[in-house]
Amino acid sequence: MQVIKFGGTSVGSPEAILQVIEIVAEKIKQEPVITIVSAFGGTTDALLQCGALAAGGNELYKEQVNNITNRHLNAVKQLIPVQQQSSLLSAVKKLCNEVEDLCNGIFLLGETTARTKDKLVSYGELISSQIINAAFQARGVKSTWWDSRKLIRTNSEFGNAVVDFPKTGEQFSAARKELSTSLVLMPGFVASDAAGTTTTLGRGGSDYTAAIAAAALDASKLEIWTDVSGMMTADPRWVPNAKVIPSISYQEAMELSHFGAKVIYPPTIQPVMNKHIPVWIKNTFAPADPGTVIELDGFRNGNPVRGISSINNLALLSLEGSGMIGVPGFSRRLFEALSSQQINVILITQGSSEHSICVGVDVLSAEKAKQAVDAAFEPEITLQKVDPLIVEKDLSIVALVGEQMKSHPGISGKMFGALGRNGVNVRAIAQGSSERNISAVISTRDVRKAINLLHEEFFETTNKQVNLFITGVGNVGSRLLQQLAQQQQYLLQHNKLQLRVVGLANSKKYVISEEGLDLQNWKTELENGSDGDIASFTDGIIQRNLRNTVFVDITASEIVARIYPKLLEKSIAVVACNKIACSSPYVYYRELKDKAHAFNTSFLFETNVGAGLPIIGTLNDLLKSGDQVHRIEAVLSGTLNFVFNNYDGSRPFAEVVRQAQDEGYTEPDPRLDLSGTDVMRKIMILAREAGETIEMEAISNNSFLPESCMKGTVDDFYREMLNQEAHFKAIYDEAAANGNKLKFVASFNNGRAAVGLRQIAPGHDLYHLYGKDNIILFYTERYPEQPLVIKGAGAGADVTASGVFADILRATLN
Ligand SMILES: NC(=O)C1=CN([C@@H]2O[C@H](COP(=O)(O)OP(=O)(O)OC[C@H]3O[C@@H](n4cnc5c(N)ncnc54)[C@H](O)[C@@H]3O)[C@@H](O)[C@H]2O)C=CC1
Ligand SMILES: N[C@@H](CC=O)C(=O)O
Repeated sequence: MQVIKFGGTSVGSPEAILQVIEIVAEKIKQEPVITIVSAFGGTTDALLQCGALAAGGNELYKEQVNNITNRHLNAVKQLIPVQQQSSLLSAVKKLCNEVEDLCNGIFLLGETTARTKDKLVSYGELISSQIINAAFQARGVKSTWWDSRKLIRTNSEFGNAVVDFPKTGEQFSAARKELSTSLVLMPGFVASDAAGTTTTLGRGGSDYTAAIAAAALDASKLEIWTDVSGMMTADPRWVPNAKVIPSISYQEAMELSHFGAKVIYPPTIQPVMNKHIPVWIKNTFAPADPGTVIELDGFRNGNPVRGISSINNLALLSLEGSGMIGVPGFSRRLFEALSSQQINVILITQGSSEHSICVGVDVLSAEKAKQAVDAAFEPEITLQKVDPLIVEKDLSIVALVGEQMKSHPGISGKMFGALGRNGVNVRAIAQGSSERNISAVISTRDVRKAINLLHEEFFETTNKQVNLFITGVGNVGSRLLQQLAQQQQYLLQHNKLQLRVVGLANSKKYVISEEGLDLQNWKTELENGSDGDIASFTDGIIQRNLRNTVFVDITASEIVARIYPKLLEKSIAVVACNKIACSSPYVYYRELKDKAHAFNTSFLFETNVGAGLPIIGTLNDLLKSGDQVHRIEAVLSGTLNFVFNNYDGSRPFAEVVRQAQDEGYTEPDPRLDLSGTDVMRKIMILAREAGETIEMEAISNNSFLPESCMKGTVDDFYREMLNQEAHFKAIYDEAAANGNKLKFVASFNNGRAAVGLRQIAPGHDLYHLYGKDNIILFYTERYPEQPLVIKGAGAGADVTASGVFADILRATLN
């Protein structure tokens, strides 16, 4: 014999009921079936509303009763052939009249009791089960209707009655002896006390009815048919990647269902667990889906975490005080105060210092709890031995559940690491010695982010979602978007990385789409975006509070560079090819690095020096492995190298500079390159990375650019360079006459940095440096004579974009 239960949505319409009939008809070919049904979806609430309206003296209850009656009569008309309808129609009408009589009584009294409410709501299941029973019979399936009130005995705690299992067992055995059909229909949720008065088993109680029946009849299995395809690794409304759990233990299912996985009513597990009866969760609307089996020892798939769950609307109550240390009885008094007000404690934590006890309760009970606890500890509060109860709201619990977690060290480390890296502050932690559940109390605004993060962390088959906010879509920025678009699919397939551009901004507009922007169409999306500056964009980023967020600065803007601390403080990684932040006064550079460290996130700027060349990373690797930098010699300007490689006096110097700008090597303002400022910034950043507290003013610059070129606008700059052609030609001719090449060289030696134009003779390490290439020579403790050399294209949109891309990937691996 097997027991099958169908919930409210599974019997929510005549079409759904036909599906139920089809499923059960197949089952009874194998073995007898006890079918338990809920009320038609929404009926229990509608009945309660009738009672509430009537008790409040509102005659609208009559209309509501009418609606309920019509819904059920219509179901009869659709499910039963006309010639067989009349007796069922009158039976249903009679039950609906009883509902109306009951409501009339409530209306006259102007009040309702728990007992009356139980009677009222019981009609939902009583009527639905009789209609479905008749629908089977109308299709030639012989069936018996069992009245659950005559089988399940409870005490008289109306609304949430406690089952008398021995008596219930006896009543089921007696009914079984008389059973002559292979199908039984039973209403879920309802029962009766010793006096025969109707009771109910609590909301969701139809699951419980089914479990009680399965246990009483020693069923081979229990199936709970609902509108989802099983218990899932996380709530699919929050986590689109959530997966059905094929097999789970009773204990794990209880933990998960307690924590909001509403697929099964928690008390359901106990009776079947005691008898080792497997429970299947199946989907009425997708019967072929395998579903979840809950059994003694859930199948082990190697993942110690079975699911992730959450509880919202939590308040944290903290009782603190020096008077509590070492004094027995404080916790007893705290819990007595809470229980005297029927306040359910959801979570408890106490540090070994015994200086505070912290409990989590439903937020609706928080004020009541405060009054009760403050009253209970009034003497100690007056003597300042204990503080008045601290109540914090807007909190939630996220929990990892898994039977196998106990034999796996490192799970909580992984859990809290993932939360910490994403700026999710953990307010309290609870883990029982069973290690089946690790709970963290966090702010409710972080719940969605936290559940998704944990899901990515523990269900490795899912992809890691990375959310990019990019500001600056010029030369380099637009190339980065192209590279991202090209690579998205590859990263998803090969690295399980779902890299999405969620926000884009230029200096006037921004667009944010949580679903990710269409990278083939980003220009239009940005044009149609909102008006706003970097401040609005940043607010939008922080407010979205998405997991694995990376902010990418591809501007040359000081205002943007000033925004980083605000983002880092939210554990949002910052990737910058904008050099302004790192070449600002040292304190700001330091602040950013420290903030990134303190908030467990990344601040990466590899492209600040040498564009896509791995210069800063290599320097850091040298230092981390214990090497020391003695000297750096480098050509760090792609623009200047290009200009001096291409200028020979045959065409104006200004024209060659223009070409460098057109080819995308210069800064947005090319005067920064020509004046040597860009190179000063770069050598300073390297010196700082090497541990030097150095400022721009300390760097000497042997500039070749006449001061007159730096006056006025960029157009004036180009004009003045034409005027100064003879100056540039003279510099070139002198070097050529010596057989040398011109290179703008940066050096760092003994704590001093300098930049300037030098003639480089053939045979020198810097001589063979073509196009827009950069070269860098690190002389270190381990590379004292033959330097470590990095050489290659040091400017250009493509190489810079790819350096930014690499930093983004590094930030996601943090
Ligand atoms: N071109 C290269 O080879 C390299 C460039 N870089 C750096 O890359 C950055 C960008 O360079 P390009 O793309 O060539 O410049 P660009 O001028 O082509 O693009 C910069 C973009 O930033 C936008 N922008 C300016 N202020 C803004 C603000 N407040 N908010 C939002 N957007 C703003 C501008 O509208 C423009 O679209 C610069 O900081 C540069 O130093 C770094 C390494 C190499
Ligand atoms: N303008 C810069 C670009 C890279 O930082 C250069 O020319 O090197």
